[in-house]
Amino acid sequence: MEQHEEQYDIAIVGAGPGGYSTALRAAQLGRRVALIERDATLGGTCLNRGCIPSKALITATHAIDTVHRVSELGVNASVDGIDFGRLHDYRLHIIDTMTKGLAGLLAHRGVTVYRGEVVGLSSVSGNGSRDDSGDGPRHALTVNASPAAAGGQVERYVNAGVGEPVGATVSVTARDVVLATGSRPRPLPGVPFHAAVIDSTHALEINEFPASAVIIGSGAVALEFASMWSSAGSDVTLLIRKDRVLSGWDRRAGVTLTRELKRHGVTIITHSHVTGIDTGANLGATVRYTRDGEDGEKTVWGQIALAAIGRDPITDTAWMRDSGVTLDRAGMVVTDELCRTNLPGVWAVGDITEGPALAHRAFEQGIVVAEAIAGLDPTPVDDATVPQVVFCAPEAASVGFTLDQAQSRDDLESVGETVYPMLGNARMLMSGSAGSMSIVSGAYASDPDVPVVLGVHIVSPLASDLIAEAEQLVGNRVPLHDAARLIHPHPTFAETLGEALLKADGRPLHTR
Ligand SMILES: Cc1cc2nc3c(=O)[nH]c(=O)nc-3n(C[C@H](O)[C@H](O)[C@H](O)COP(=O)(O)OP(=O)(O)OC[C@H]3O[C@@H](n4cnc5c(N)ncnc54)[C@H](O)[C@@H]3O)c2cc1C
Ligand SMILES: NC(=O)c1ccc[n+]([C@@H]2O[C@H](COP(=O)([O-])OP(=O)(O)OC[C@H]3O[C@@H](n4cnc5c(N)ncnc54)[C@H](O)[C@@H]3O)[C@@H](O)[C@H]2O)c1
Repeated sequence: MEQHEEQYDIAIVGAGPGGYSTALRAAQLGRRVALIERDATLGGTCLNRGCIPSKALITATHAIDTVHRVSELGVNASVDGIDFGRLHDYRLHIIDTMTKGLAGLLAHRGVTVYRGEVVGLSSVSGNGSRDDSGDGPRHALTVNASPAAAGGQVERYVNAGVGEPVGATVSVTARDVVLATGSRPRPLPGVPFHAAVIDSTHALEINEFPASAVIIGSGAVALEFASMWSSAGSDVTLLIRKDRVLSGWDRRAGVTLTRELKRHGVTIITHSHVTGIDTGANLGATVRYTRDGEDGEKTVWGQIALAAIGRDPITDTAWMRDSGVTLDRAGMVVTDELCRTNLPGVWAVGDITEGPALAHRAFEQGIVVAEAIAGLDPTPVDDATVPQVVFCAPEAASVGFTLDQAQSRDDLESVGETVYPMLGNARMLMSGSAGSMSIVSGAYASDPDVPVVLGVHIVSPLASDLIAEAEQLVGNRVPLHDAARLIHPHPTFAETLGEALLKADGRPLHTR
């Protein structure tokens, strides 16, 4: 029998970055919030099988890179091996600390967490009809015990870590519902994940780094694993469809990173198209592919093959379909700029919405939704100014328009690109890494006399941190002249942006 739970102002499906940020902000604004998650721990893909575990492993392999080059600096050290047991414990410790910290914060804010799986969403009103009037609940979520839950009960957590069984099925009602069900790895067409053909979740959990790997794709997942495994000594082959990695990014960044990954020991097969993968128990993966302009099928073998060709939204469920929420052809929930769906009082955030599938974008969408529900007037997320980072070695980071994008827009004038030679910077020189930086500038037609920074594209160590300053400039449309006036501490990697801004403003200092 279905148990009726308390009524909430807001009920959220999924406790990844989109769902939990909505919950945190809504609770801060005084709303009664229920956050429903089927996994045993909170944090979604990001904390459990995405951003955080991948960066924990990358932290280890960055250390290997550092040891490998210290002899150049007169320091004698060597990598004697990797203790995978300890590395495994380190990754789990980081995940555990972050997920428990999140549970504690949610409890502190007064968010009620349900561990269970949402299997139904229906619209209700006081008299049971579909109605958008009044202050009462407009929606009911049916929550079943998570398939893996001990005791077959939905658990309610008011205090972090202390769950109370509340029935095999419960109904949670709320005036507003936020869908934040996230995404899952996309398999190669006709090649399901099986045996040695793995996805990123599996790749993070394997006991030891593979001796050899074939990675298919040239986005963030492919490049982070290629860089990580190659630093640890794996023989990595990257199969990419275009002439360079990150082909949707600024051209110079993609070309520079392709060159640097090759220098790092990654074999990159460009213009290639996977036609199939042959696997067998313990036999690894033979990846078959063709190359543009070349005859016949070729093969490359790896102990594993990692398919990293994107992710699919988790919206292909009967309950989501039956709810009447509109999906596009790719299965993304269709929303307006404030993340409202076609159903009154139903919102969607994160990877199930069209746009960059990134944790920090989902955080901001969650804040916007919570504030909109609270009757504030939040500024919608501008996808064009969401920074993107790939944590390979060296890192790549980008915000705003590429040159091509800016040149194709009617609302921009005097668009130009400034390229800064990164090795003019002392810290870059000391890092032993090459890199690139380009700034795209131009003026909005509405203010043609004031050039602003429209985009910044970086490949360098610490690019993930440098991009935050660039985002402030691009997102706030800071006039180029004002941006170039501000000083940067010396000697830092951040000076590369300062120098590039001076050059873009027509007065280069340490460069021609
Ligand atoms: C390997 C990897 C590395 C990444 N690294 C980065 C990075 O460095 N930086 C970055 O910004 N992004 C990174 N990402 C992307 C980032 O993880 C996602 O963009 C982010 O997690 C999306 O948040 P979300 O809330 O939309 O969904 P998710 O984090 O996927 O969370 C959705 C949650 O909903 C739950 N759920 C689904 N259906 C139901 C249901 N019916 N009932 C109850 N619960 C349900 C799921 O269990 C899940 O916990 C990475 C992704 C991967 C795979
Ligand atoms: N550092 C980060 O922020 C980070 C790290 C990892 C993942 N993520 C996010 O997770 C999501 C998934 O990452 P991803 O790298 O799998 O996806 P992605 O969309 O970033 O890249 C997919 C890549 O696969 C290629 N591709 C697509 N279909 C293909 C096919 N049939 N054969 C060969 N190549 C094909 C595409 O050209 C693209 O280069 C992305 O949204 C990404 O932004 C972010």
